[in-house]
Amino acid sequence: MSAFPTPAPLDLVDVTLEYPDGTGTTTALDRVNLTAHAGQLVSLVGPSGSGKSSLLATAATLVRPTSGQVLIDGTDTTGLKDKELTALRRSKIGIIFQQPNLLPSLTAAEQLIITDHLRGKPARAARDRAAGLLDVVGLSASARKLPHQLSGGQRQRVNIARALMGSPKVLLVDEPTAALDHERSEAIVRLLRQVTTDFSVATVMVTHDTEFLPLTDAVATMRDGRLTAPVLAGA
Ligand SMILES: Nc1ncnc2c1ncn2[C@@H]1O[C@H](COP(=O)(O)OP(=O)(O)OP(=O)(O)O)[C@@H](O)[C@H]1O
Repeated sequence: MSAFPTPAPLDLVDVTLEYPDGTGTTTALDRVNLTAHAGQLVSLVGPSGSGKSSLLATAATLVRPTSGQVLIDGTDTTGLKDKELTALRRSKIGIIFQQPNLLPSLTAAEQLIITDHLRGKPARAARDRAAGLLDVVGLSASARKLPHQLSGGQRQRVNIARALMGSPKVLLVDEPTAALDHERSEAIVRLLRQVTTDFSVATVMVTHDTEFLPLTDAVATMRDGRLTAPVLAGA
């Protein structure tokens, strides 16, 4: 019996993704199976072009697979309309890209508050939640700073806090440390480790930083669109 509660926040079942490619197709994902449980941080590694970004985009429901199923918190997304997918994504999935993509004219706190505004949540609750999350990522003192007044690591922390605003079940993270030095990279992976546990999210993180893999629970490797079963980190 599994020690994890069901349903898993993220479950990819036999997912295949083909892109049209001139006369034929490129198979970016080839019958991929991946389950990520609440509180679990799974890292995804593999050479360039092996399908890591395709996997994240499919898990994020931004791209529909050619075949197979993407289940988010037990909901099979296969038959959902675009509007339903958008609603599901807003309520269940947090996405963290390599570059924080913060809005230049908004303070750190406002970057978070605006996402709740888009969800139609009350402003007061949004302000409180934003303050709490900025505290979690160690940025309380920088709540009023604009993106250009923050360091790269601090901007990535705002990005992480923003992704948590909607209380997601799933966090999808694409190379969060690509633009950071060693020390800041380690701090960001440790923070992702902490929020994955504390907020009980299922996190999948694409990374090239093999030295930080032991901080994660499991490592899955992509090769030519195929995914190996996740193995315990450090095993
Ligand atoms: N929009 C697209 N149209 C056509 N082919 C694509 C598209 N996106 C990705 N591919 C192809 O799908 C395969 C997987 O690409 P993907 O970007 O997922 O790999 P990756 O492992 O994320 O690479 P990297 O580490 O370089 O970011 C590659 O062969 C790529 O050329």
